[in-house]
Amino acid sequence: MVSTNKEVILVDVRRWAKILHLNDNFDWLNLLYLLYKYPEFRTLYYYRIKKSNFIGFIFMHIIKFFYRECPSLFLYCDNIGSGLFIQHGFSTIVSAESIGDNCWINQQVTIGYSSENEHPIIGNNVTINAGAKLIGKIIVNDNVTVGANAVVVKDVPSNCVVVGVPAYVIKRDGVKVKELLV
Ligand SMILES: CC(=O)SCCNC(=O)CCNC(=O)[C@H](O)C(C)(C)COP(=O)(O)OP(=O)(O)OC[C@H]1O[C@@H](n2cnc3c(N)ncnc32)[C@H](O)[C@@H]1OP(=O)(O)O
Repeated sequence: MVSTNKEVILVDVRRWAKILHLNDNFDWLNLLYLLYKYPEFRTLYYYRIKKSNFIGFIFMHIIKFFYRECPSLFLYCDNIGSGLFIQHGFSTIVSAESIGDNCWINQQVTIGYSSENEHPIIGNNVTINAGAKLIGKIIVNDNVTVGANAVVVKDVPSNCVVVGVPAYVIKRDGVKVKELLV
């Protein structure tokens, strides 16, 4: 758990660097490289900066002019934990109540509401694969993997892999199962 925005950004940079096999001795260089090369990282970085202070807010608008955000990636969530990795962030909208640390989100993912105040809560170390939809007032607990194109409309217990429409559990604690979500 990290507290300041600067620490959160550092965790983001280190996680992205690890996943993308960058040299992890150079945080500053990695930050600049990620900002230059990955629009998904830019969107996340601007999200962090916007939440810091007024100067950060102005700074964000200036650099945003030169280095654009990922055009169809939307982070509408007040509380996103550190170390979020976004792979191919096109057509992805994240409208969760909160997201824990070290999550992973792929392209064409929708995390959204079923009615105005009913948004998902996502735990730590949750991976949401391509095309998955997580809808409504559900809790996706820690260490869950949501399979490509799954539609999740019920709570998911921790340490599970879920797939399908509607989603069901295919692995729990690494063991193959076939269980409905309740
Ligand atoms: C450009 C790019 O490439 S971006 C990256 C795109 N890739 C992704 O998003 C990866 C998505 N990965 C998945 O969906 C994976 O299948 C996972 C993570 C959900 C599951 O992986 P594993 O735990 O290895 O499961 P495994 O392959 O053993 O499959 C277990 C069972 O679930 C089924 N299954 C696996 N994934 C899915 C899925 N997304 N939807 C429906 N069924 C699925 C399998 O057919 C298998 O069924 P069976 O037991 O009847 O044979």
